[in-house]
Amino acid sequence: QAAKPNVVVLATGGTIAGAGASAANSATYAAAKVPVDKLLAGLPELANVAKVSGEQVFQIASESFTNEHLLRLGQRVSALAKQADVDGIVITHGTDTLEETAYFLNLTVRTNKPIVVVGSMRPGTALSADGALNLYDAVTVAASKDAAGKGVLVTMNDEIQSGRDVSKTINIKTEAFKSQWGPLGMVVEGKNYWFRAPVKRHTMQSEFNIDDIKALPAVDIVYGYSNMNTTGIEAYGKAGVKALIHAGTGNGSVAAQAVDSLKALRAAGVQIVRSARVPDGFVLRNAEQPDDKYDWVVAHDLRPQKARILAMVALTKTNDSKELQRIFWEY
Ligand SMILES: NC(=O)CC[C@H](N)C(=O)O
Repeated sequence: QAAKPNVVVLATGGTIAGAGASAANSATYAAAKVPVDKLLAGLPELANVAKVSGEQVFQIASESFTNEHLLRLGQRVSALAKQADVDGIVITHGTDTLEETAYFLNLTVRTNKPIVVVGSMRPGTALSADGALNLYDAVTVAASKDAAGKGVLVTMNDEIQSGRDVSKTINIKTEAFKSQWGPLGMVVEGKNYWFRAPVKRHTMQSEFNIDDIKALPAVDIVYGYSNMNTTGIEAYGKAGVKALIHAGTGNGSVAAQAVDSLKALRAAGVQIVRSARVPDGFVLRNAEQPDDKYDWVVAHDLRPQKARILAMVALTKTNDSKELQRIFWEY
């Protein structure tokens, strides 16, 4: 029998490492409690799929992830991916910002080896806990040759999703992670079934490399709504942001009073990225606002929180708005 592939599980916390007071607590519990060794010991079925080792990188709820956490995690994933004795990497993560970390790794880790980010909606102590199967699925995908070169993946609820496209869409229920473009495939009983592949640049075809990124620039998000005031935009400008993501209404529309504030920020050198607060669809250049005239960038189909990740990564290489727009089309 051939030796099983080597998979490293990097644990960062979240509900998948959560514990509640009783089995009825599916929503009230403490996240980031169970250490990775205990998580792995509780799942002896993993040995059928791979030779698994665990490493506790952080033990936090994912809403508290900072840029420093992203950089440290990315550097560790990159170092492991270079090791000949590592075939795939799994990252256990809280679900709240899982999509941001997955996209960050997708943009910056130069490898074809499978990288899978996974979480759970219920703690392991709850009835119908989903973490064990999600983790088993993640290790299955990370151990598979057929998962190579597909970018960073997310396994939740039996589906294999692209880390670029996927978002958390509901805060209760296990079918929380969706993409408007659909999952790439499914993982069932330790086997992958693929139906599509990503077309955007990622990992091995990326022009970005975590090994060269020492810090990420300040990029923040302002939310559009009726009767919007411009206090937030101006405060971010004063705080010295390098780019501001506008989470606009509808097709990325911008309130008249906010247009003036954003134009003033752009004139002061801040990059303006026009995205939309609606969950699906995409923002068209020069529709709703004259992006060419204002020298703004549009976020394509990226949600504001993903546009922030790409803007930070892109700004480590260029501050040219045309280049930024090219990057937003390509990644
Ligand atoms: N389901 C979860 O993982 C949410 C728990 C926590 N808020 C986190 O993101 O880490």
